[in-house]
Amino acid sequence: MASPVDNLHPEIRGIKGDGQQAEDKNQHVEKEGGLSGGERDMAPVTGNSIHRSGSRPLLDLSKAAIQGNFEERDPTILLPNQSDDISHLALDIGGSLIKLVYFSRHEDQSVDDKRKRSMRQRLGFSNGNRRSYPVLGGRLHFVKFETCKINECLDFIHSKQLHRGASNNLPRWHSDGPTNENAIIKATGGGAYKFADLFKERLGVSLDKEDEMDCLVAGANFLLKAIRHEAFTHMEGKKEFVQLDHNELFPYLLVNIGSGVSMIKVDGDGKFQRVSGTNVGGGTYWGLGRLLTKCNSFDELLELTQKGDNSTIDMLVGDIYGGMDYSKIGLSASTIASSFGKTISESKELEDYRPEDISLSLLRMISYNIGQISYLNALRFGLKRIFFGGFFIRGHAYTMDTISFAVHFWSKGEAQAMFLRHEGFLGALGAFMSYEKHGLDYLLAHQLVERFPMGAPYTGGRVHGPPLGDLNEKISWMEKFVQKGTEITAPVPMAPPGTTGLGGFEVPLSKGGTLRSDASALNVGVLHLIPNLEVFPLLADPKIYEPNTIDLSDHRELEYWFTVLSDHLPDLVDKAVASEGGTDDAKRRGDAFARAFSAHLRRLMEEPTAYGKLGLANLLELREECLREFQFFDAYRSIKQRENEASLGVLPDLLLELDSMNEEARLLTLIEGVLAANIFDWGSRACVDLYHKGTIIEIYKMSRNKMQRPWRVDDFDAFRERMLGSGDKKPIPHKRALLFVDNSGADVVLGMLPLARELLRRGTEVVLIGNSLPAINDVTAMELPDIVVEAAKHCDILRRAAEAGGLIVDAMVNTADGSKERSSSVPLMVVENGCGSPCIDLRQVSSELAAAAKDADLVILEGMGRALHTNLNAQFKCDALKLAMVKNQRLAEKLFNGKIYDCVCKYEPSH
Ligand SMILES: CC(C)(COP(=O)(O)O)[C@@H](O)C(=O)NCCC(=O)O
Ligand SMILES: [Mn+2]
Repeated sequence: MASPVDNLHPEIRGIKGDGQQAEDKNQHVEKEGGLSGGERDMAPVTGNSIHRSGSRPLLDLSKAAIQGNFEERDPTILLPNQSDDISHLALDIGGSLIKLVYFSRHEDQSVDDKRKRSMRQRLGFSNGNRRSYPVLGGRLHFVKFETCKINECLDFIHSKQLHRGASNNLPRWHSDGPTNENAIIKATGGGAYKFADLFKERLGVSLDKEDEMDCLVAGANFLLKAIRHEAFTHMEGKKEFVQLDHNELFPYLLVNIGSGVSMIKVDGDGKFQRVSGTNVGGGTYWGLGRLLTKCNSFDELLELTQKGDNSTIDMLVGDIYGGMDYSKIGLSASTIASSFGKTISESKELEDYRPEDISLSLLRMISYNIGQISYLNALRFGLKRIFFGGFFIRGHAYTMDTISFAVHFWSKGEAQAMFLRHEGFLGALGAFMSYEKHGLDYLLAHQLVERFPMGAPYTGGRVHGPPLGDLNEKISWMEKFVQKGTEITAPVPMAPPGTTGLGGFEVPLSKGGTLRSDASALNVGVLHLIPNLEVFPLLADPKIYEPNTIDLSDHRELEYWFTVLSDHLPDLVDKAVASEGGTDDAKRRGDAFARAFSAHLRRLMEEPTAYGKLGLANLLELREECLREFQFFDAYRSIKQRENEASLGVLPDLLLELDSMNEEARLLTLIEGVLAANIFDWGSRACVDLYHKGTIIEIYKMSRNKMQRPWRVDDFDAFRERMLGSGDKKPIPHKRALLFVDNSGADVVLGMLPLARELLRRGTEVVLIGNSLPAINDVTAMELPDIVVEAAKHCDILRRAAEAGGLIVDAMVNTADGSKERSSSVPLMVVENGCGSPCIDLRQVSSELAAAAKDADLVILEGMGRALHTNLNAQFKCDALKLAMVKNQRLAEKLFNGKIYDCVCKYEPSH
């Protein structure tokens, strides 16, 4: 059917052009016999192309209007009659688990204030580089239920109203109206057929069945392209995330291990071929295992392996060679020569063998076999990368190690076995992707942020009851556990590292009682889709950029930071509760926050890679996110206000003092001032102890008096030369400087603002970059304009620049043609950075900041979080100055062989 949407540019339509669709037709060829993988894989696949079902919702373009400036290149088009209805629920209903992927609309809470509007005009962008349509901000949730508890799943869908208005054009997020008669939910897996009537009966929705193989591939492609720490290797108990180059992703082999196994050669989006399979898969393990061990569930069987010793069952190379390796062909004594082979030479009965050993032998036999066949197929097509997914794997260390060993051994290290964090959700995600209007396929890694809320029952995808909906439920859940004296362990699994031993075939080293998990749990969080995040354009090479300086894969380092953060917790809770008026409700939330954050810490201590690659920045951000989850939005608000006021009180004297100096002395005093004032950091234990010893101004003065060069890292001379030149040579001032400011109070008022003033005085435009959300006592972009306005009362340079930058809007005079009369001064602007953490990952900054960066030739990063924990080693395309006081003894030792309160002034000119 022709529709107005067909005339739109594909980007605006948010759907693929027809040519693209034709190209995307799936090549779906059954080449080999045998039973295939996936829970529905038992039936052979036909050789025909399979088309996605064509339920394409149309855009309602009536009353469409361009928002804002008509002359912009990519203006925002408002579609007032178009609902925000990204189709928002998809299911994969398998034999044992139901996987749900659903989207929740993220209300845009950002304030469109005067600052933002004037900044957009000044920086020449409306919505950043954000596409007008189709991607909306929101969250992608991953939830699962046991299929035998399908009623819980239906209740959950109903309670969240996820089925309402599916595939119609009604706004669904707040809908209280009746369920749409024609509502359709995309679903894959055998249960999409089996339970279709139940869904119709209970929820009034039809299930639109999507091909399982299509879904697996679409899900895998999306994850591999869009999620940074999705794929990992697992060898000898060690998990390592793999950075994939999107341009070199294809072709790869996708091995889906369900009841049977499918091997799919993936050549692109929607381009794949099922090249092989094996009937020896998860069903075989579970079926044989059940018969041989009398276990009642798959997870029980898997759990047995934890205490198993396969050498009592398997014939090892050493058994044949009298304990020796067969080194000539590269086989160690512990390599399995024949699975279950030892049992033939012993006159024992089944009862004489331990179920634990049987389960482990079986698991290794099947995993090894799959690994080997996979490699042979990869070899057939010259593929180097093999991704394994499917319900059989379940993040289980033995399974992954065994598969990896087989691939590594037979390929002599040429091919790589990789696993996916969301492996259990490939099908559901693929079904979700098959709604053709969400535009998710266009999202890139930097527009996705994964968070791990403490929605306990579904954190990590663990199945134990319906996920918790609201805050109150969450708090009650925590309280319940405390009453019962049960420790809340953040709910995800994993055997401890190093359990499988060399080559995956030794007796497990750890005999830990249980497989610390329901073995089917998955380490997945909630995926926040934030379309207006961008990679910071001044990064020298985003591909090699690594924000974290400290590597937390060193366990001692991890332990240290965990202890620090745990020690901080009581004080933080006090501050948070006080910031909310100290009410009973605040205390209850405070308690719950502490428990939730401790649970996360314990979980990560147990398995540091549980939430993806872990750096210190992630831990510090997790703490802020956890506070927000329990509705503490600005724990240090009053402290920040108090310190701002006190510092603004002494600013005039400082400015007078500075103005009495010559250029050179002034520049040094300014840098000293920034370093000295960076001591006001409520995130540092040592500093907080200091604050009891004097007033803000006393501490500031003491800190300034102690500033003695050379600093621990001291590139001041090089910076001075760039700024002031040497001899008669006067350098060209920087055009625009980006100042990543840190803390409120003295830090920004007495440190960074005077430095900004100096740059302005020299004709450099200044952009102050503050956090989008509060983090400890960091100053936010929202708070900065008021601080600047107050400071400007004492300083003409700041006032004129603030006026020119639109920060003092009322002072600007409207001229006859409606445009603002600008003062001749260079502007001072304020921009938000897109994050709410004491650190910053420059791969994900606000589009506002990315736009401001375009004309910048100087970046100044201030503070431990932004210049030391992250970005100390970051390289920029322009000049960069990193300024910080090291307020932690261990960090000072580790990074600079120094001591607490050392200062860092690292200047790196552009190359
Ligand atoms: C949280 C912080 C990164 C903030 O430092 P800032 O960026 O404000 O200089 C820092 O205070 C920190 O690393 N604190 C934890 C360690 C400690 O208490 O020493
Ligand atoms: Mn800070």
